[in-house]
Amino acid sequence: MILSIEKLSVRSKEKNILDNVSLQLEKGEWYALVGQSGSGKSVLSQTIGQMLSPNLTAEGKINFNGENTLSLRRSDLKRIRGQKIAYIFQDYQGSFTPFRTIGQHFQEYQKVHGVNDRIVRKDNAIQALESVGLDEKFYKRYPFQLSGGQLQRTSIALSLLLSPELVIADEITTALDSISAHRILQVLKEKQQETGCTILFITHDWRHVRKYADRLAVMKEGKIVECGDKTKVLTNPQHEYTKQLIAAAPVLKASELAVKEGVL
Ligand SMILES: Nc1ncnc2c1ncn2[C@@H]1O[C@H](COP(=O)(O)OP(=O)(O)OP(=O)(O)O)[C@@H](O)[C@H]1O
Repeated sequence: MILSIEKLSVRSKEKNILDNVSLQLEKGEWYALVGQSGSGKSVLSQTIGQMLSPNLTAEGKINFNGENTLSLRRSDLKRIRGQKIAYIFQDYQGSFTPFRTIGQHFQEYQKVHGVNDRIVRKDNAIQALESVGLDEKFYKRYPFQLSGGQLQRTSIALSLLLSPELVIADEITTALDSISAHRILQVLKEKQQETGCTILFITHDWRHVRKYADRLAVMKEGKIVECGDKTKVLTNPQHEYTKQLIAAAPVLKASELAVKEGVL
């Protein structure tokens, strides 16, 4: 097991946002976290890397490779973030500074994490860009000269550059058309197979859950209401809320899935 979240609660002054959440991720799996807007998925993902807003407080344990990330000091967090746990966000445009080239972003990211040789940093960057299907010329481009899909590929390359063990992908395809979204997830899948990293995949899209996830958890109002093996949950959901969510996803009727998976 790479990540074990135990009895995690997150509160603001006004309300409980996460309520006694427990979740375990196995090494190398693709774990989907599904739930309606506002159910607490992003807050959960931010808590893992201690990235919560200062007005929120967390209680419980988040065991990542034997360390409780909730009690890590700033210097330990620096060691873990990027190198062990990486984030890819929905708002990839916000992850890039407009008047700095893609190359400068790669240079800076590695410098912060202790890669001291500029030439090595450039070689790493070009290799990483190529690994997500972007050639050397993108190194000198500015973010606004890339399409949405190309920029999201770049943010995947950047996030995976230091070979993190856990990648938290928070609605990374929401801003993309469906073909670009599919390409992005294929890239992520290939990178996962290549590096063996674990993926916590936050999404609204049940098609992506069906295609990529190994296991999943369903969140409602800050609680996990159901979790388990993907095929099992999709073909035989136990909780009323899961049934409603699946029924509301037009392309994914349980019976169709069962036929496709050979269950029926
Ligand atoms: N810093 C904050 N202070 C107070 N409330 C917050 C804060 N951040 C998030 N919340 C609240 O916590 C709840 C869960 O938010 P969160 O962003 O985790 O939902 P989500 O499931 O990721 O939604 P979406 O799918 O729309 O991204 C929401 O009601 C949100 O308004």
